[in-house]
This record gives sequence, C-alpha cells and structure tokens, in this order.
Amino acid sequence: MAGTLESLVFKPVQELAMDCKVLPERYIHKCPDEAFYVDPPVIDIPVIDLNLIQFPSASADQVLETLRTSLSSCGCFQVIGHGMTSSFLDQVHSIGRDFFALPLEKKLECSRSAEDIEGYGNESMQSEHRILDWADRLYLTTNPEDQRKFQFWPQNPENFREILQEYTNKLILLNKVVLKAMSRSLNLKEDCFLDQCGENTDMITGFNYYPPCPRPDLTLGGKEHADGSAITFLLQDNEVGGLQVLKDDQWFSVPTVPNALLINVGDQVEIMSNGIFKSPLHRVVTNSERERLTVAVFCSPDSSRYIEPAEELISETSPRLYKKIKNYLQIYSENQQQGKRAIKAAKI
Ligand SMILES: O=C(O)CCC(=O)C(=O)O
Ligand SMILES: [Fe+2]
Repeated sequence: MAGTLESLVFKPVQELAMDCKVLPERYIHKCPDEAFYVDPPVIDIPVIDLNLIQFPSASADQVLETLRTSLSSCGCFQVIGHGMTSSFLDQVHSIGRDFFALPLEKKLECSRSAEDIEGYGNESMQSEHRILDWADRLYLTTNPEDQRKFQFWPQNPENFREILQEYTNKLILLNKVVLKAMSRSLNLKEDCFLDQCGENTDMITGFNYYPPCPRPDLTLGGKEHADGSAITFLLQDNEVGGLQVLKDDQWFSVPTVPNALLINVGDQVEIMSNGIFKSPLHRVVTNSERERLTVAVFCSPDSSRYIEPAEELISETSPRLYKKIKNYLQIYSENQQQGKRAIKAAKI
C-alpha cells in the first residue's frame, strides 16, 4: 500500500539515525555480548568454484566433500564460478543503495502495510514488544513471476526492475545447481532436493539497509535468527562487514569475498537433509561509521509442496528427525513473531 508522510505507521531507522544521540529503548538488547562491538574471529568457510563440480571427476568429489563438511558444521559457504560478473553484482547492490538514498517520500511510495511482508518498512510495524532491528528493508516477491506485486517495486532507480529481473533469472538457475550439488555431496540422486522443491521456486528478495548506529555495543542490525528458506543467497556489502554466524556456541564474523555470494542452509534444507546440514543461527552487528547494504534472496519450495527428510538418509542408526510438512514459511513467520525457532515445530 502506498504511504504518505502523514500516514507513516513506522519510523524508518534511516531517519532515526540522522539525528540520534541516545538509542531509543526499543533497540537496546538487555544482555549484549562482547561480539556486538569487538569483532570475533573470522569463520573459516570454503569458497567453492561451481565450475569445478559441473562434471563428475575426482576433483569434483573433493569439492563436494568440502561442501558436505562445511554444511554439516556451520551451514554456509561462499560460491564463485556462478556466472555473474563483479560489475553485474555491483549493479544489483547499487539498485538497493540508490533506492535507500531516495528522499523518504519516494521510498514511501513502496511502503508495505502492517499485514504484509512485502514492500518498504521495518520491524516497528510488526510488533510492539520485540527488540527492534537497526535496519530498514525492502522485501519483494521475485518468483514466481505471476506473484510479483509491482506496486511495491521502486520506479527509481530506473534500472531497478531490469536488474532485479536479471538477477532473479540467474538465481533461479543457480538455486538448481546448488541444490543438486548439495544432494550429490550426500551421495543422493542429484535431483533429490530439487524434486522436493518443485519447478517453481518461491523467491523473496530482501534489500537490507543498516544505517550507522550511535551504540553498536547495545543493538543489532539483525537479531539472531535462522532462515526459513531452503537456501539463502546473500550478496554482502563489499566494504562493510557485520554478519556473524554461530558455530559451536561461539560467534564468528563472516568474511566478504569479492565477487562471491554467501549461501546458507535454511531450515527447509535442514529438514530435507534430516538434520545433517545445519540451518545456522546468524545475526548482524552495526557500526557507528558506515552504512551497510546487503541483498538476501530466500529460495523455498512453493507453498503447496510437502517436504520431508530424504528417505535414503533414514536408517536404524539415523532415525527420521522431522515431520512431512508444507507451507513452512507460514510456520516460520508465526514462530518468528513470538521469538521462537520454527524448526522445533517441524521436529518429530
Ligand atoms: O545482512 C546480512 O548480512 C544478513 C541478512 C540476513 O540474515 C537476512 O536477511 O536473513
Ligand atoms: Fe538471515
């Protein structure tokens, strides 16, 4: 729903940040840990070149083994050889940056309503009780095409639609390649996960804008969460870090690798892999100097499809851990609003 300044139902963090000396109470975490403001160790995750696993070979097997190890321990990896140039990825980044640089009135033309997840907005419209994220977001359904709601798509910058369309087309293909690689790495038939997801990948693209914050020691750009997707593609900010991932109960910084996309397992691949692959808890810390912009694309099976642990992964020694379920994103959003981990609801 298009908004106006008068009908503003939320306060953009970007506006708040312009003149913020004292952090409002609702952004303050009661028990911040040191990793909010002292960079924790950098996580050692592989950078996987997709060209190396295209055809079966001994070296492809080695790469798939690296993939399996990484996804079973921390649930993420970086990918190169994805067929997108760095200048194209810069353009994807720029359309987000340019959108958030527009005057507020222009951004409000894309604003979402309190009931909708799509459009420009932030958490302040969803919940009265939660601690709020120091971030504004623009969420858009990008696939299937007939579910796009163009009223939320910015007219400005002018190339927004064209670039987002092209990025979506590339990620539809990449999503298939990655799901196949994940299945292969577990010695499953390569279409095992893909068949569960179906042809029509459901894709939601989120542009995350994190303004500089006066008190990075007290707040987060994104609270600790796991993604409800099957897999998530994250285009990080080449210049400003902030993403952290939890591994063995310790927070690690996630490095930015030029021209790489970060891929993380979401809850739905954790379910399909019967818990072998981990949907990692992650969060975003802020800084007082620089804004940060990232683009997250959440890929999920379409809501009518059932997903369940792959039969081949279940045995007497590794019993089935998750139920057969559908429309996981609905379960996810209900649990998330109550601050709960949705995947618990899928456990047997
Ligand atoms: O912006 C980031 O680094 C991470 C964003 C994220 O985790 C999300 O949008 O789910
Ligand atoms: Fe996330």
